Amino acid sequence: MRALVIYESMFGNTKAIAEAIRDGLATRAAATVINVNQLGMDDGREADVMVVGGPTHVHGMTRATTREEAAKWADDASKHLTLEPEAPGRGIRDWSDDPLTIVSPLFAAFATRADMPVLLSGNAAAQIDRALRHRGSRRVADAENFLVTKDNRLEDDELIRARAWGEALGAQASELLAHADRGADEG
Ligand SMILES: Cc1cc2nc3c(=O)[nH]c(=O)nc-3n(C[C@H](O)[C@H](O)[C@H](O)COP(=O)(O)O)c2cc1C
Repeated sequence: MRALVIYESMFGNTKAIAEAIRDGLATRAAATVINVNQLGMDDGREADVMVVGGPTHVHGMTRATTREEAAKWADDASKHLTLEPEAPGRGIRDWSDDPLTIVSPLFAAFATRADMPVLLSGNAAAQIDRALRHRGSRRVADAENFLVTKDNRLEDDELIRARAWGEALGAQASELLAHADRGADEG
């Protein structure tokens, strides 16, 4: 099984989560992680499962305007934030809207968001989930959120949770693929 984790990240938190998910998946699959801005046209072609995530901005997936706002936050020395070198460019919304985007047969979605009730924070993970289902991919597991503090740092133990989530995803995806293979053999 081949798994590809695709992420966007302004300040590095979603990147760290994506890498921890990759580590968990790697216990079950050949797993790689890549920023959405580094993804080549053919990179997704071989993947059995894509795990796709980004930060929550203004209650949903990022847009060019919110990414510009994030860059301004990083320019403000008092916030102690560093803009990811790979941040400039497109986001997951642009990637999933692109008709040329290749999606794998299976997927799972995740996001990072502020540690507050979801009614207040919004839910980019649910939007990513919906976008991939609309592209015809099958969901392996419910969309998951990983939390940051009001200062945009990951809450304690979120990396551990992300790794465990990746491992569980790997197990679930393997089972679905084995089931599909058995079905094909029997048919
Ligand atoms: C312009 C902007 C808007 C944001 N809006 C929200 C929001 O509506 N809800 C929320 O939970 N977090 C919001 N956040 C916080 C981000 O979710 C947080 O910065 C992100 O998860 C950090 O991930 P990153 O380091 O990968 O960019 C916003 C951040 C920025 C920069």
